Amino acid sequence: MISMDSRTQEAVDEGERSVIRPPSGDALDRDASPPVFLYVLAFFSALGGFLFGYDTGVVSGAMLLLKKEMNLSALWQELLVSSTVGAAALSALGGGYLNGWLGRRACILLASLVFSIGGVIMSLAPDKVVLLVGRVTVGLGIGIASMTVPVYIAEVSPPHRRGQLVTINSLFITGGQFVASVVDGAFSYVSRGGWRFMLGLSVIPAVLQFVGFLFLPESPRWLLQKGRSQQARRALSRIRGGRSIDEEYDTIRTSIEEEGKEAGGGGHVILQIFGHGPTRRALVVGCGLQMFQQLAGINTVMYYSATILQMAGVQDVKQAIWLSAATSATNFVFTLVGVWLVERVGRRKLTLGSLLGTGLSLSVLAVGFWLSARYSPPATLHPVDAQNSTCRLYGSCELCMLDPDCGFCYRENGSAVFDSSCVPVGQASTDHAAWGRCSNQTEATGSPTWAYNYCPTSYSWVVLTGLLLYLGFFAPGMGTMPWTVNSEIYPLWARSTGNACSAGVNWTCNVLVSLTFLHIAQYLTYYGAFLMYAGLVALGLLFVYGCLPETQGLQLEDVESLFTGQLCSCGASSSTRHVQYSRLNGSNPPPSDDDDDAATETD
Ligand SMILES: O[C@H]1[C@H](O)[C@@H](O)[C@H](O)[C@@H](O)[C@H]1O
Repeated sequence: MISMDSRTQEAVDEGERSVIRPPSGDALDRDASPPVFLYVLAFFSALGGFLFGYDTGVVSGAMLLLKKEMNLSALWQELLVSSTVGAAALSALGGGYLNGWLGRRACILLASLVFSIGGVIMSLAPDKVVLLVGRVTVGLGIGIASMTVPVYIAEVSPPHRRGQLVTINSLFITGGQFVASVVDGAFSYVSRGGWRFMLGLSVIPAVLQFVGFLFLPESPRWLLQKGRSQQARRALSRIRGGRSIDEEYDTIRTSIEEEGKEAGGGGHVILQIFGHGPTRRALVVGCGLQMFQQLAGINTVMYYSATILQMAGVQDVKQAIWLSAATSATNFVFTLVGVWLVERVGRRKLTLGSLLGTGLSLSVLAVGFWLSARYSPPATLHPVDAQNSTCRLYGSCELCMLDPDCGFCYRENGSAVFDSSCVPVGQASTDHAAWGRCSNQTEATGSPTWAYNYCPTSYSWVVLTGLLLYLGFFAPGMGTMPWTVNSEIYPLWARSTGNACSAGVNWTCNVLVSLTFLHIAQYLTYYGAFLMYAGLVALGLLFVYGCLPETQGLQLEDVESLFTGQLCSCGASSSTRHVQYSRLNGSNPPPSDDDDDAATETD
């Protein structure tokens, strides 16, 4: 495999059409630490990721209070949770157009403005309809931020730090989810109006980002694409802290001019992407990664962590909320591992390792749930049910738990369960039964325990181990790399649209997985559902093994060359196929699917 240093060597093959692009001054300058300003830029941009994590995470705790205060039906609860994710899916798609038209900086400013407005609406909402408007508004902000921020950071970063800096955005996403769970825990004690603080606090980082971005520059690459070369030069020089930028500037400008000719097919960008082999293949890889991220079930694992913890014996609701903050903290800490690893092992190995571990942990989770179901305590009492509900028909806790209308009421002596029955859940709250021994829950010793959505089991340690392993493996690779890789695989002319599509796929699959989990669990049981996710992860592993090339260390303008070969041929050649590829200004052939031979591949 060729080293980066030999990239100055000129290709001697046919027609001299291909040359190895000389590295920019910056690329050569690998050991020089990037100017502090770059970190300031990454920080203010990644606040968008923080808001993404905060606003998607905070709602579960807020809902516990809201459903009591506003007397919300199950439909309204579902609407308030999924409307944000649905709006994010739509605005991520629309964000592609805005990004190309207005630029990255304007889109980030717009997203933070929308976040602030949404936060204010939610915290002041007099009723559920206004609350819904607020949730949709923040969803619109999340969609735009989720696709713009990684692109912006990638475009301002030097190649050898790009992976790390973009991955910081993912760190902020999981950081936002963690802070949200702590805020949820803290305000869960404020039973009246606590949700206003939970939902409204997001205004602070949103305003901070808005003000910060008023003083930060636009992406030089976008400026150059729009022909604003003077502004681009000034922005790049500011971002590079006054270091010499001539070489880097010329490299970017030349590539953009070339790209402009390449993409010149006319028509909508998405049609151009479909018509241009390398970019089409990049889009398949980008969307595939985002799809498999969600199909690996991260959001069900996060969402059901409270249930999993209850199975592990944590029966107090407040304690369960705090322990799910520990789950988010684990997700956050392991994302930090991803930030540390990305420039050390590269994107491809990190993603492959992560998927392998995620699949195994899902299998551990499935085994844990299977053992719990297999040895699920039987219902020994069958009280007379005036309402004639289906609950009394279930012979074990497992069957009882899978019916959302029923819960398990039991007494315990050590780990032995006795005097157990399956009874209907309360109408107003799932915290107690509709009638009978468990309808009036007290902490008094000897009073029966009410288990809704979980079963007492002595195999909870297997499930807990699976949960920790899952987060440990998922967070550094699959949690981060889909966003990072998408920010770097498209040529500039297709970058906004490519990221919009792949972010749209992410959000759509997010909605799909969250909405279907309970139904799947009902049909396949919990262990069947987790086994299914493990199967999907196995497919993801094959996809990544075959299709994801290594983008580490390459100039953004060189990444396109990795997609000139057949789609999904990465595994067949070297795992880190480095293709150095560039065309001499003005001498490149028209783009086609067959322009592989214009690439100079070196192993
Ligand atoms: O990368 C993020 C991260 O892994 C989050 O924890 C998850 O909730 C999001 O859906 C995902 O896109």
